[in-house]
Amino acid sequence: MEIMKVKDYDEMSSQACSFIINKIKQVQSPVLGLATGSTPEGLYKRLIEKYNAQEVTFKDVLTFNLDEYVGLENDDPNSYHHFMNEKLFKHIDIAIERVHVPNGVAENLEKECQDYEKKIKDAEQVDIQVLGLGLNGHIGFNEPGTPFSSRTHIVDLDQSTRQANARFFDSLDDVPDKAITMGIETIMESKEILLLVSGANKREALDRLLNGEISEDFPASILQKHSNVTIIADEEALQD
Ligand SMILES: N[C@@H]1[C@@H](O)[C@H](O)[C@@H](COP(=O)(O)O)O[C@@H]1O
Repeated sequence: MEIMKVKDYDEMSSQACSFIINKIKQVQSPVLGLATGSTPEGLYKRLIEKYNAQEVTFKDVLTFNLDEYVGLENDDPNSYHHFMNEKLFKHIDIAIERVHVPNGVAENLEKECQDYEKKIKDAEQVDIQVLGLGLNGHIGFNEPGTPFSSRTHIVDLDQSTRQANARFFDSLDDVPDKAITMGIETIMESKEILLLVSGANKREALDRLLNGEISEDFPASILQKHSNVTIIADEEALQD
């Protein structure tokens, strides 16, 4: 794992932006795995700036998002569909048929998971997967205890995850208790992983990821086994 220590959230976001833009320029039809949450927002903001400055085009890019809440319509302000449209997609030149976010209101959720896997397989491989880090070590919405062999599936969200994400909702009761997420094996099949970590509240989780044992009790620990991971972490998140 390559660890890049940066000063703060802003520097993390601009380093991540350069990283992604380099990848887009290197690869002919780049496949990006994207994440939601507060962590990658700065990255998306900078990508939009670079697009506006005509330094990058997204017309050949294909994207797959990690996860989506079950039961939220695509236009619900708290759905990850809405998040991605507002924070990135609607501001850049990516064709809507080239972006993929799991459908949390599909009639048949099991089939949606299988179809999502198939779409990723048809794209061959994710070139670079952006990840954030959950306080309990979740990646995507793979909560502690999720088998490392998991593929895209439906999860019951931990109470702690619902609490952590309640800040986006009117109340804790409004936070869905289920989600669709790419599985851990699905994530591990990406050619390259870019993990972004910022803030003192993530320090313990990052320390466990880097120095703890590899265990399904802490899903992000599996990243120790991936051959091409870059972690961009700020000073507050990364202990000396
Ligand atoms: N499902 C998302 C994850 O993809 C995200 O990486 C993580 C951290 O979120 P944040 O970046 O807001 O701290 O939790 C959320 O629940």
